[in-house]
Amino acid sequence: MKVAKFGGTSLATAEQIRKVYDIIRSDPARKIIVVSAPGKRFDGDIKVTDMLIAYAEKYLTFGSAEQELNSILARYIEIAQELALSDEVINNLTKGIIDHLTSSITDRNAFMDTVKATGEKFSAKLVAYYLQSREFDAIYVDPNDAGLVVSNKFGNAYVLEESYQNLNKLKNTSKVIIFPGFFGYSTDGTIVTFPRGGSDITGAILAAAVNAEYYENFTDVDSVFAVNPQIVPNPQGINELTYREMRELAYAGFTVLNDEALMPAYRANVPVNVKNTNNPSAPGTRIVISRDATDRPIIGIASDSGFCSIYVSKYLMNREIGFGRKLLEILEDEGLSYEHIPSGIDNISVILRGNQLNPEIEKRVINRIKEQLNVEDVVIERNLALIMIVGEGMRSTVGIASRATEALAKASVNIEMINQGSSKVSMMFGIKAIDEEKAIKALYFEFFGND
Ligand SMILES: Nc1ncnc2c1ncn2[C@@H]1O[C@H](COP(=O)(O)OP(=O)(O)O)[C@@H](O)[C@H]1O
Ligand SMILES: N[C@@H](CC(=O)OP(=O)(O)O)C(=O)O
Repeated sequence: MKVAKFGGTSLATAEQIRKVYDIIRSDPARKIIVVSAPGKRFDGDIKVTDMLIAYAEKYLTFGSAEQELNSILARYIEIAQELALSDEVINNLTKGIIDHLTSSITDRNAFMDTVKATGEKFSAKLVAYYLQSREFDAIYVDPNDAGLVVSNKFGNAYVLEESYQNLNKLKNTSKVIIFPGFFGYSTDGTIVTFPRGGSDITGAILAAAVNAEYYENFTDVDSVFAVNPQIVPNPQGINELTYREMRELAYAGFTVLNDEALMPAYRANVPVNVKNTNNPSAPGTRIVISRDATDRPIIGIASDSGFCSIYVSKYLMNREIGFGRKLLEILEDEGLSYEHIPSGIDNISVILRGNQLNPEIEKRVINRIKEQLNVEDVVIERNLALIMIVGEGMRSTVGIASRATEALAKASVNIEMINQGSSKVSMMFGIKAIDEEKAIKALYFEFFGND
């Protein structure tokens, strides 16, 4: 049995959904299909999930958002009409969407998640209706009925262990199951969504639960590329990479797969295959436990911006027992999560996502660090980008760091910090966000330019 997840780009139009149907029909092993909400139809278009978020924000402020609601309905109605679904089916979908989007507001975050989940829920219903209209034996299955139980952290759910046993029962299905991605239900029956891009996580959970022979992740590119194709045109494709490599790259900016989707598949030893809905015969990229890294020490280069660093210096910090803990305790108190902590003898930097720090929190954090830790200096630097070069072969190859730093120097990129991951499959460079594109191009040319 295979679990196949189709991303928003594969469900954006009626034409795309017809391709999805052909792909499902072409392989009887594809028994569980996970779908996202309709995505972008063209460059500059808006994903349905983003339309839903805008709708919810306006509805929560003004009590109605008629125009936004109509635009969302129009996306589904247009697809359904082009797929020649009956008026009865279209009315059903429309009524269901309106009911969800105007449900009572008990809690703002709960309302937001119910609205966001509407995108996936009705995308899955639409696909199931279409398959049924083609006499295909398919059925919509709701995460609530299947037992996909998640934590109650709105917008940031994680799966609860009991889900795996519940979802295992789906493997006995005779029909093809169409399952909405991106959300589950908390133990009290409330809809809670995963982080953005979370339909990938739903697919991985289902693949692990039913012990699938493959988790296929269908998107709009022929493979995972060695670098973001929006930065370097026509980059090299990757045939095979390990879970560890993909997790690092996804975390660091390869948006093609959500980084949290790797762990469930890895734990259940289900290989992942990233494939293209627009070119399904291409082999795609396989994500596996191990690979031969001798001829390719570096597999990919990823980057992400929007980071900031809290630089703290104090003479003899190295001898002060508990300094790091006290510093992190202040961040914990303020509800801040951190990404990296490069440190020296008398100084330490904490790297965080900048959107967590509003001016009020920033001021409080600086004051608390100064007063409670008695330090000489605290400086917050914003607008940083982190670049990650990743590869299983890095451990056993001499000179990777020097090649990378030389390439960055030649491109006149100043390195603010360097961190070699403890896993030794990645090396991180902190630079000014303004240099991100220049740095990525320089590193890509250095490590892949001659291939
Ligand atoms: N290294 C990479 N390899 C492939 N695609 C990448 C990479 N980095 C970023 N992307 C982007 O990820 C996109 C696919 O992800 P996404 O837009 O979420 O698709 P879907 O809607 O199918 O989930 C690609 O179109 C590409 O622009
Ligand atoms: N629709 C959700 C979940 C998702 O995974 O979407 P996609 O498969 O289009 O990245 C989002 O936009 O975050």
